[in-house]
Amino acid sequence: MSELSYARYGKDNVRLYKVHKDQETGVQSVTEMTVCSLLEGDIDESYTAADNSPIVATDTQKQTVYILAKQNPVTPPELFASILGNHFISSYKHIHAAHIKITVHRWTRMTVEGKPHPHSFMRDGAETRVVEAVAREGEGISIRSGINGLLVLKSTGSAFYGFQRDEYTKLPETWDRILSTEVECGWHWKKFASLEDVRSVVPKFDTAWEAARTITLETFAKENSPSVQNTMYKMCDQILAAAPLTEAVEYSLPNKHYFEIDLSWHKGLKNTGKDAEVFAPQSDPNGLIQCTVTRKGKSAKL
Ligand SMILES: O=c1[nH]c(=O)c2[nH]c(=O)[nH]c2[nH]1
Repeated sequence: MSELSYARYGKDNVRLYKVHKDQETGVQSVTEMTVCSLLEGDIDESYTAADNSPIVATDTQKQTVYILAKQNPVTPPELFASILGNHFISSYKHIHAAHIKITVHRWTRMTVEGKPHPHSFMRDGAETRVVEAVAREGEGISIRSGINGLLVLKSTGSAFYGFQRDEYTKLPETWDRILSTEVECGWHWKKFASLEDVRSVVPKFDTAWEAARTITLETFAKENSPSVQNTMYKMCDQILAAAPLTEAVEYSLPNKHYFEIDLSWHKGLKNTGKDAEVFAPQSDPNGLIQCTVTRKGKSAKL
């Protein structure tokens, strides 16, 4: 009657904190992350025939995350995700692919009395660094890195005009608007042949993340944006140039609207056009603009 066409399973929301204590200086560094581990393989009987023998318990996957975090560096997250994925496919003959997702939360070192504090940190925003690695037997390791939840706003320096107008169009053209979005950005690395291949480029992961973040923020701030579409394309183009081992860059940007409020009904108060100062931030609906940009001549099969 029916057959299992796809299955994977594992542990989600494994929360992990690791501290590094520099014995000489007394300076401590911390990393906090949330890990999701999902395994694929010859596991069909566990679903179809109540045979639990192929199951690497989700609890075992969680314990493995803790043990490998103790035995290995957890940064950059691209390396730790690859170490985990490689462990699962090489430790269990019947597990053929491991999907590891890591979300790194911000703990930014505090500055106290003008100096970096040796062991105190603050959460300076909901932005996260994300990594999704897939280790597949015989096929190497694919990695997508990214930034999520980076909330930005500019109060001018953004326009939107020249778009299609027809009998459904109400939106006026504007040469000066507020632009705000919550950045979701990702970059796909060339396929890595092995864990050793990943290890050989380790410094490039932080460099690419820093470049993507700087390019996103500086392009957003400096550019006189003609549209979200064009601004995000320019960001992708620069990230591809800054990170030569990446093959594709993608953005997903909600357009978080701020509406003018006409207050002229109250004693003729001027609050529209060049007089607009008080706005109504909208939570929904929002525009949602997405794109993937690859190097010229390379197909976008991802
Ligand atoms: O940058 C924009 N792109 C759009 O596609 C769009 N549509 C819209 O109503 N406002 C905007 N802004």
